[in-house]
Amino acid sequence: MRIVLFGRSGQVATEIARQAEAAGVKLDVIDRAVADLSDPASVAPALAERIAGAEAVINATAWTAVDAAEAEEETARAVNAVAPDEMARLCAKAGLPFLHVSTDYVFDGSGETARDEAAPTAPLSAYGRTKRDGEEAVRAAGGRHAILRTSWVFSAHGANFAKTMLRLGAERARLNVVADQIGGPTPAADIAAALLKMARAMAEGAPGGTFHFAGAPDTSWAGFAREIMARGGRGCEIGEIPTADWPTPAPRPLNSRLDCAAIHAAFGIARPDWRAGLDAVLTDLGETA
Ligand SMILES: NC(=O)C1=CN([C@@H]2O[C@H](COP(=O)(O)OP(=O)(O)OC[C@H]3O[C@@H](n4cnc5c(N)ncnc54)[C@H](OP(=O)(O)O)[C@@H]3O)[C@@H](O)[C@H]2O)C=CC1
Ligand SMILES: Cc1cn([C@H]2C[C@H](O)[C@@H](COP(=O)(O)OP(=O)(O)O[C@H]3O[C@@H](C)C(=O)[C@@H](O)[C@H]3O)O2)c(=O)[nH]c1=O
Repeated sequence: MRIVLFGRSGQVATEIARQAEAAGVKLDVIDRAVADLSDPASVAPALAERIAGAEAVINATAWTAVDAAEAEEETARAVNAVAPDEMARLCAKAGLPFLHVSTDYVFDGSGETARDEAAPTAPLSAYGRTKRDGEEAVRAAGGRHAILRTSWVFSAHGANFAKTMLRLGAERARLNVVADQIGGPTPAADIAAALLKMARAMAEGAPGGTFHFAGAPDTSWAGFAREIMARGGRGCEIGEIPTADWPTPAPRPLNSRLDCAAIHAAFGIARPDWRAGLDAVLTDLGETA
């Protein structure tokens, strides 16, 4: 099957490209050089050239700089909400399934239980607001769509918490990391596999919707950091601190637990163990896992 993919060098986009051939998928990639999504008007001409013969469109792009979005919310909104709105409308018009990725940061993080897809959104940050707006635009476009909400993505590519920890862990004997934000670290490779499976199923007629997908088991950033240090062979000790001791421009949700039952019921996709994903990333980076 042929899929149009927005995004080339991001974590999820890179993993989709790595897996496409083995999944029997021919990709037609629209990268920043073809369509700079800070100008959402660039979406229509790029998609028009590639939509004939495609069976699904996946959007793996986003403004993901959470703190920087506080000062640049309008540009973040263009990329995270207005451009996906354009994509979703064009897909609806063409009758193509549109798969879009979203985040735990659409929630306010209150409570201590896992949220399901029906839980109300209440983002705390500019990034979260723009991602929430993107979700709502995709639903409002009225076409067949899937919104995959995931969390704490890591891979061997681009910038992510795991790579930051490996770098700092090689330089420092001790690091303080927040221990009161809880969520599921998610390997980008597993998100890519989920999206490709969902795209195929939807191209064959499966219904879409909004789905949660996060790695298991839930942990804190400190717990994740400790596992990164151990598996990555870093002797760095992790001190546990509360969020209040790590001030950032954008507030983060404390409870990012996602209930992932619906995606399992609809597509047979189970939560991956992020510790196995971490070993694979270490191997990818040329480190011993
Ligand atoms: N990272 C995370 O922890 C999480 C991510 N998500 C969601 O998962 C999805 C994928 O994220 P991830 O792979 O980590 O993202 P990355 O930050 O690794 O990559 C972002 C991608 O978006 C592209 N992009 C950003 N701005 C523009 C622009 N103006 N025009 C064109 N392309 C642009 C980038 O292109 P370029 O390489 O040219 O900059 C890159 O391909 C996103 O929807 C994100 O919101 C959800 C939860 C957690
Ligand atoms: C580097 C570092 C971070 N932290 C804290 C800050 C923050 O609360 C937490 C995670 O830090 P980061 O800034 O790397 O993570 P952040 O950019 O907030 O990650 C988020 O990205 C977006 C795109 C998402 O959609 C989310 O799911 C989530 O993955 O760890 C420490 O406590 N100590 C440290 O040494």
